[in-house]
Amino acid sequence: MIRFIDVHKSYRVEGKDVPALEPFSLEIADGEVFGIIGHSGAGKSTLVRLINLLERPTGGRILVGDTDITALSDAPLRAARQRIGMIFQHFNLLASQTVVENVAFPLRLAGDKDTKAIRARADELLQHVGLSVHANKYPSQLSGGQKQRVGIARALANHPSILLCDEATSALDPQTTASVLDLLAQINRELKLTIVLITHEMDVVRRVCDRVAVLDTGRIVEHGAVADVFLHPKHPTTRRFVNEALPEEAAGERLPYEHVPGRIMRLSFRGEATWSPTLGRVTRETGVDFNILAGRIDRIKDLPYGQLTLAMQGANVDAALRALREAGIEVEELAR
Ligand SMILES: Nc1ncnc2c1ncn2[C@@H]1O[C@H](COP(=O)(O)OP(=O)(O)OP(=O)(O)O)[C@@H](O)[C@H]1O
Repeated sequence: MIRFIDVHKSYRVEGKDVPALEPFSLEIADGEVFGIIGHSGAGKSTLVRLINLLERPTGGRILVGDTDITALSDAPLRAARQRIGMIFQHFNLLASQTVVENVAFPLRLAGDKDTKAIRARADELLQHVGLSVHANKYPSQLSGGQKQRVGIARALANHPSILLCDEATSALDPQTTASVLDLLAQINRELKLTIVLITHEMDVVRRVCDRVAVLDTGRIVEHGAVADVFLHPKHPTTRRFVNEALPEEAAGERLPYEHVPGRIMRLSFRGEATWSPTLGRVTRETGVDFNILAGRIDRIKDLPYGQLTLAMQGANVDAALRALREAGIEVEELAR
């Protein structure tokens, strides 16, 4: 568990304290993938850098497991940091060292002198991220996705329990982003480590995160399970992020409904409900007519979900809505 307790952070700029993070408390559970989403300057990097004390909080306490890392002296802090890996947007690899030397670097830094054991561990890590054949290349000879895989292998070298990802896919094309996110999800599953991931894209959150916090100018404006935040965003900033992740035609709210007859409803299906023909059954039984205005079926991490925007007409719309809710479908009225 990572716990932020009444933490806040200001930077000293030209003799003045400028707040970067307003006081907040937050818990990140062991083994979860936790997303932090926000626009540029919202405070995302500051927040994750507090976890390994690359930045010190101005106030409050940060517990990693049972240890208050803000109270540690240098030597135990160095040891605690070895259990926290980090990957970066621009990979931060050593250009003059080969791939395998880059991966071995943190092992040497940790004081390991057994060169054979170091090489064996680095080879094992490279195999894990699918880069064994590139072991003796230099970073400049790799693609962006391959460089990030080296970054991931290096971050895992000392068997961390936490992996911090600072915009790890922002410099990558969509296909490479998907493969790096798949690798992170696999690592999370297999090694059971906690991943804290910063991004400015809701789609990244949707694909890999279990929970998410939305940051807006230094404040956490919303946080919760990704399915809840994604399907029912409350804060305007969250809504904007969600809408950016949806294709134009599926972001129902943006369509003009003034001239569409009927009540405009948005139905959200999760899990098994996504595959059952409940809407057909309920409308048949209640005699309600509907017209589909927008819709999508997709996944939030491993959870299938569907969203439909409908215009519903007939005498029994309220009864139909009740029956839909009873069948586990979430129903929101967008316009009447
Ligand atoms: N070392 C620093 N000194 C002074 N101000 C800083 C420092 N680092 C960050 N800031 C300021 O703190 C605020 C939050 O910055 P931070 O880098 O955490 O945001 P971010 O959400 O990660 O942004 P980006 O997505 O652009 O990286 C910004 O206003 C930034 O200018």
